Amino acid sequence: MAVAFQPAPSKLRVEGLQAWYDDHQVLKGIYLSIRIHSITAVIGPSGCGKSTFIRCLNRMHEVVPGAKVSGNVYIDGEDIYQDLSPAQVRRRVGMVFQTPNIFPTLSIFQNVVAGLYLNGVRNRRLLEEKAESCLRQVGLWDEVKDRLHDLAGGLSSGQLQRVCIARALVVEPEVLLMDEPSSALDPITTIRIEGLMRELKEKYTIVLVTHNMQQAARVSDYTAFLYQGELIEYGSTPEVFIRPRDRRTENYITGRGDGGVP
Ligand SMILES: Nc1ncnc2c1ncn2[C@@H]1O[C@H](COP(=O)(O)OP(=O)(O)OP(=O)(O)O)[C@@H](O)[C@H]1O
Repeated sequence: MAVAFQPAPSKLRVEGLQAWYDDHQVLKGIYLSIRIHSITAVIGPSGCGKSTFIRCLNRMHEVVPGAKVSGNVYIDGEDIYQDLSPAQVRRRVGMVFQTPNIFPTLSIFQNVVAGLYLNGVRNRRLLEEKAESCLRQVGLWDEVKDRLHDLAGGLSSGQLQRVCIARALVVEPEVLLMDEPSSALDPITTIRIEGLMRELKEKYTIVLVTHNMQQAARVSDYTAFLYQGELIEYGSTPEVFIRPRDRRTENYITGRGDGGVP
């Protein structure tokens, strides 16, 4: 007997999200549910608003001078703009950027536990346990356990990105936003980071911005296609890649232009 496809429950719910930089409206009313314990890829041509979109999911957009946001984003039913402070949101919704943004003058250990340290945790044993557990989660423990107190700057770019992921995990977020986390990495390291994302989704909910269509198809469960600040299509990744409903999605994923209908 065929089993009907059941989407997972939502972790984040986005309703009527609009965003601006001064007078420039970048997001034009997005409605979307991000499913729990899944990877949602956000794809679309350069400048369509992907980074702005995910930055609205942890209240990073409002940090930019002149930036505005309206609409609602709920995490487990709580409105991140009405019910929670930016600090509470960012603890629950972590972020990893395209370029590993380590603190070069801090050690590997200090980089990983920075989020806890900044929140006042000073218990050395606890910090050491957390660092080990997060470095194990990102598959880096064996590579760095003998040089935890060396400067992080000496690591390879793939290792640095995994340090950044470990640093995001140390505060035990529920959602991980990843903005092109492997675009600066070589193909083998990229595959490794993708494997890591698959492992992490068992525990976290992941939203991944990527320009790489193969990556979106390989790693994500759901795909959202943005075009000029609008959500054009959203569905399970096989659905979006094999049977896109909109010509603009089809044009974009097949590489026939930026998604605009010729
Ligand atoms: N800090 C900023 N100040 C002013 N405008 C901005 C700022 N950041 C982004 N924008 C503008 O907002 C629009 C959307 O940018 P955003 O970075 O969200 O798009 P994107 O889809 O992530 O692009 P890319 O794929 O090139 O990274 C673009 O027109 C961009 O120029």
